[in-house]
Amino acid sequence: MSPVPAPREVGAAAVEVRGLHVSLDGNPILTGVDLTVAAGEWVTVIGPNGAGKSTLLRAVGGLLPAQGMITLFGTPSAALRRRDRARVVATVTQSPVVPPGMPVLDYVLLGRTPYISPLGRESAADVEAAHEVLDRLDLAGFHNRELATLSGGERQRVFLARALAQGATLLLLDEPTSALDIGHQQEVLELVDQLRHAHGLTVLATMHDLSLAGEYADRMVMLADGQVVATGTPREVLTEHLLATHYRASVRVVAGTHGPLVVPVRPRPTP
Ligand SMILES: Nc1ncnc2c1ncn2[C@@H]1O[C@H](COP(=O)(O)OP(=O)(O)OP(=O)(O)O)[C@@H](O)[C@H]1O
Repeated sequence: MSPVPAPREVGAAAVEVRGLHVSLDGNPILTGVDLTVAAGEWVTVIGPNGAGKSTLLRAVGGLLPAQGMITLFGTPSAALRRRDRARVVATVTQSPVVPPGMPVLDYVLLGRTPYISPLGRESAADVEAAHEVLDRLDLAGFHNRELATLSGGERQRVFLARALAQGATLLLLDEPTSALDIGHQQEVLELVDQLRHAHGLTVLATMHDLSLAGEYADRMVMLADGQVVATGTPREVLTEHLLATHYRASVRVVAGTHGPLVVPVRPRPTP
């Protein structure tokens, strides 16, 4: 797999969002969101259900109309043609469409579409790239299996494989570990982190597992009701006060190896 260099301005942030507004079906979902992700950085967006995390990722990935400024590596997102955008940004949404009857290898090869001419077929190098990423995600034996027959966790790793096969410099990962057991959660996040360092990838993710999120993110952004309410290092964002205020959660935050660990505790009964 050989990530394609993004059409970047020297020193430009990977993602720059200013004054982002998104309305869906006439309802304001994101209002005035600002966000910067430096090239090579891992930023995780957290927030309670319905805060607008997926909407933010979809807007950054050019998957829905938005007002405001979004630039990717210094280029206004709106100016990127679909094919060019796909060489820069790979998105794993929460519930990707599973084409009926499609084998795993063919699905992962869809990630190579931006490199194949409209009437052409995938090359041997494309197939090799797809196999390589399947190997790395512990999916080598699955290439002929019909995608729809895989377990939820196996399928989730295939979705990630397709995004990695795309060779984009910016990965947008919406809940990449939600269907995975604890071992595969770590395996997938470790792989993403290794690829980030080896190939200079930038990661913008959403995650509900706050401890795991804090272990991998350089910075976190907390969204609530469609607005940014906190941004900073995991230590600055994962505080008992912020989690009580915006999640209405009763937690203890303790120091972990790489980031704070968030432990839910039962609220004390009121006397
Ligand atoms: N097509 C739509 N039309 C109207 N409202 C929508 C539409 N899609 C999403 N929403 C609403 O936008 C809000 C934000 O949704 P979004 O999926 O971005 O939240 P989220 O923070 O990712 O939530 P979760 O943690 O539950 O995945 C929710 O209230 C949701 O119901």
